[in-house]
Amino acid sequence: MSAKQPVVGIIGMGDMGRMYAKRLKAGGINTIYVCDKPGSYDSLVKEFEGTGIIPLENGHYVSRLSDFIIYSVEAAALTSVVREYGPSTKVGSVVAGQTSVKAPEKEAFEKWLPRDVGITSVHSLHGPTVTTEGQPLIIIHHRGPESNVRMVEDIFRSFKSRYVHLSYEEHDMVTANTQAVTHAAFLSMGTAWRNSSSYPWETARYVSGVEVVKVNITLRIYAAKWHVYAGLALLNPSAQSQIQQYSRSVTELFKLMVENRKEELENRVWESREKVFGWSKLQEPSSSASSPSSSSSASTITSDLKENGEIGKGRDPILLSEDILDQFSLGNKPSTREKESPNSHLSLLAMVDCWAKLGIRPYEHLAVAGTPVFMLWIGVAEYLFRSPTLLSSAIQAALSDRIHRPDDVEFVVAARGWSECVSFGNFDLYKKRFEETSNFFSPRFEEATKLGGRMIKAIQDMQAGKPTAGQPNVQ
Ligand SMILES: NC(=O)C1=CN([C@@H]2O[C@H](COP(=O)(O)OP(=O)(O)OC[C@H]3O[C@@H](n4cnc5c(N)ncnc54)[C@H](OP(=O)(O)O)[C@@H]3O)[C@@H](O)[C@H]2O)C=CC1
Ligand SMILES: O=C(O)C(=O)Cc1ccc(O)cc1
Repeated sequence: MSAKQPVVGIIGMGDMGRMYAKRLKAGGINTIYVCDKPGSYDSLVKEFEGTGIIPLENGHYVSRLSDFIIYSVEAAALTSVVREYGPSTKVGSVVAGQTSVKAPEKEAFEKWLPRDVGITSVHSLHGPTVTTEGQPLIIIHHRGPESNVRMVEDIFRSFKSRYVHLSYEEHDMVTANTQAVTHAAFLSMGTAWRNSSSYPWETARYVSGVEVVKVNITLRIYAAKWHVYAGLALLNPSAQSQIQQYSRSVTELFKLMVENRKEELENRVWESREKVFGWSKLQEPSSSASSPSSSSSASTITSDLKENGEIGKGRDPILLSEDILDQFSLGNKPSTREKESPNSHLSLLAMVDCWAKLGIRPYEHLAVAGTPVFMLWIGVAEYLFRSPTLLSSAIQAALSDRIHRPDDVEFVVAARGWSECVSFGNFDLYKKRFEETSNFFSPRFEEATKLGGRMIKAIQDMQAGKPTAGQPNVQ
């Protein structure tokens, strides 16, 4: 960066704040002021001694000294934190928030920041242990001169992230589409396993192929902080209805299964396949086929972004390979005979049904603002839906298999429970639900996080055409 570079301030030194401070420093930003709650000042001073990152006692000091200030606090705390420190913001500076959900951030910034301060917000669409390189970094220019956008882009240049320019409203629509229902599916899988007191890696049903993704991502989510998921589910205006649709899809498909309404179940699954992926019934796309088509009604955000030239560019299919996935299993690979037990894949049938009902075009949203978790989830859905043989056998298993039926019952109960929890809008309830399951899985978190990181890296490398070294994706 040039000699007259901006001073960066970070309020909130949790996982993301720390990651930003270290990466920005390593990327050549000379002056970075940081703070957490005042009680953490002494430990921050010790931790950052000799790094060149400068801890201050509170957000007033950070705000008055910095040209670009990033609030990196819990979504539910953001309003009160901005109310407290916002009035101290340096004249002419630019403010951003790392918050995963932007509706409350927009309101808080408009209300509590002085008028002479610009708002150009950001959101890295990945967790703190994933490399920033190649990942989407959303930039939301809301208030102030256009030159502020260039400043923000320059500050983050060393991240080598892919800049995506959206409005506050577009951000919340895209992230609801990519994150809210995806998290609901994984949270429900975890709750279902916990309620049936079974560790998935201990049963042959969940240790190979696409099941490995289900297990690793579920554990990755439960190993992370509950408030990140609570914030985007409870505070994103579009999230609640989407999560409800997912639970409706799960329940309705399950009723068709247990009532043995074969034709209705088949029609519904094949129609959702065509609507979401654009493949007509029994058509098996060739492996080189590029992005599945956007055949029918697109969601509002899709068409808005298309006008902005952001999407519609298409995206290659993910083409997960069983061989790669098997390397990242938490359990022992079963014998072929055990592996052959068919699965209804209710969580996936319902996901594609839900996308179809909501008019969500997963590949298009992935191309704009996909997270690693979303990419893998689409990859798993694509794997099942791509092959008419596999999909037919999942439908058949849904109607007649009894081995997975208890898991499916638990899954229905869990999906409805999460949907109800989100509809109450209560953070304490969400936390309690989340922690019950997270405590159940916690003995495997360390291993699962490393393994999941390697799995994400291997699949991203595979997508980028790089050899899969399987090295950890953690810093
Ligand atoms: N983790 C992730 O994967 C991602 C998170 N985000 C978003 O980034 C934000 C931060 O998340 P993350 O870093 O994971 O969460 P953390 O809980 O790790 O960090 C938040 C930090 O903010 C601190 N804080 C709270 N109030 C204040 C205050 N008044 N002054 C200074 N610091 C304060 C918290 O302290 P205390 O712990 O004492 O409350 C905590 O250390 C969230 O809005 C999240 O949604 C965005 C992308 C990815
Ligand atoms: O990829 C996901 O969905 C994650 O779970 C990681 C994550 C969490 C919160 C964000 O705001 C962005 C990314």
